[in-house]
Order: sequence, then C-alpha cells, then structure tokens
Amino acid sequence: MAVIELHDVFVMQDVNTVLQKVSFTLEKGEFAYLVGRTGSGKSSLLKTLYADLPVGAGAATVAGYALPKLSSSKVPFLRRKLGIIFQDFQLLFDRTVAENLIFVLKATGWSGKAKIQQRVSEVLMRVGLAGAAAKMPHQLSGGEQQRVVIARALLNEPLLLLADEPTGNLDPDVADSIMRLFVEINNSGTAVLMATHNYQIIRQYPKRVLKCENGQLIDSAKTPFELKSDF
Ligand SMILES: Nc1ncnc2c1ncn2[C@@H]1O[C@H](COP(=O)(O)OP(=O)(O)OP(=O)(O)O)[C@@H](O)[C@H]1O
Repeated sequence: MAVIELHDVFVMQDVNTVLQKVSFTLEKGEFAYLVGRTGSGKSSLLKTLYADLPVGAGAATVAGYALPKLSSSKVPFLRRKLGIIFQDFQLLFDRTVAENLIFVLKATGWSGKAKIQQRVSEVLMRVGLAGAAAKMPHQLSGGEQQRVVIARALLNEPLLLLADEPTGNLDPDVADSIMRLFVEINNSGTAVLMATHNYQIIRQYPKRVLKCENGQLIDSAKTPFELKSDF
C-alpha cells in the first residue's frame, strides 16, 4: 500500500507555483530523502503533504486521504496518521517532557491516566530517553530535545514520518545518532520522508532521493542522478 501517491501535483505558495507536475509514490515502510537548494520547495512540498498548503492541481493521496478534496474538518484525522518533525513544531518549554507528550495525546483524543502514562513511557523508551519524563526541555541537550520531538511524532503510531531538517542544528555525532534512530523506526515499518541538506548523512545511509530542482521533482528511483555535495 502506498502512503503517498502524487500525480502531476502543483505545490503552491499563494499564487506562485513552487513545484509543478510532481509525481511520486512512497510505499508503506519506504524511506526517501528530499533534497534541493534553499528555497527549492522542500518545506512547501512537505506542508502540502500534511495539508498545511492546498494542492494547486493534480491528484494526491496521503495515508489514504485524498488531499485536493479534503475538508478542513478531516485534516486532524490525516495528521493523526502522520508524525511531523518540523523546525517550527518545537517543544513547550514551560512543561516537562512527559507533559509535552500528554498534551499531544489529550489533543488527539486519548483518555485514561494509566493508558496515557504507559504510552508516554513506551515512546520515551523507544527514543532512548526512558529517564527523561520529569525533566524540563531546557535540561536536555539539543540531540535529546530532538529525540523528544521524535517521541512526540511517534505517539499515535504514524504510517509516515515527515521530517524537515531533523539533524539541522546538531553536531555530526549527534546527527548520526538521530539518523540511526530514524533508520530503526523505518525498519519497524514506518515510512519516512526526510528533507535534509546533510550530505554526509546521505552518503552514509544511502537511500532513494527526491530532488527539488528548477520547479520540478526528480526521483532517483526513476532517473538516477549523481548527488553532489552542493545540492
Ligand atoms: N509562507 C510563505 N509565503 C510565500 N512564499 C513562501 C512562503 N514560504 C516559502 N515561500 C517561497 O516558496 C519557495 C520554496 O520555499 P521552501 O521553504 O519550500 O524551500 P526549501 O527548499 O524548504 O528551502 P530551505 O532549504 O531553505 O528550507 C521559495 O521561493 C520561498 O520564498
């Protein structure tokens, strides 16, 4: 089953076309990088996929939801199938790690204190932060904070993780450990689409690459291309 299926999609910012005729399929459990120079349209494409930007034209299905016709009341249901790891979806710094996670669980319809506590423990364990529940975000390193963001994205067992520069502000060792976490999550069946400028990571963990260039999306699975370090 495909978790993303786009056919001739136009990615728009207001009246401007950022990407035209985007067509690709991401299967369940697949991993792909999304690359391209600054301003080439990576974030806009990701935003289109989680219905933060409207589809200009074309056919798009994400996690079983047909996007062009998706009513705003259905958007939360789509988002529950997705784990979104974005620079601007940061942690709430006035609450503990556990409270950050509980906030999202309650907002997505969870109830029952024991069930909620158990889910919080499970996701923290999954990202290697079993002891961090009672800590405040500022007591954690940048890499640990990113792990909490990933834990939060995993709360509702998403079919697909959408990540925008998840290793962006981290030093190379920490970036590598975050990448290994993504690989582990992917190996357990969650599809991942990760926008990145991190050439080292792509070299070290080679996978399918989707590249935004000149208003189009090039797919290494269809048109093999050599990735240069200046993408
Ligand atoms: N909120 C916005 N309103 C209008 N135009 C925007 C907005 N955000 C981005 N754009 C424009 O859309 C185009 C694509 O930007 P986008 O942020 O998708 O690129 P990107 O590849 O993610 O870049 P970066 O690598 O810097 O994150 C750019 O021309 C940008 O100026």
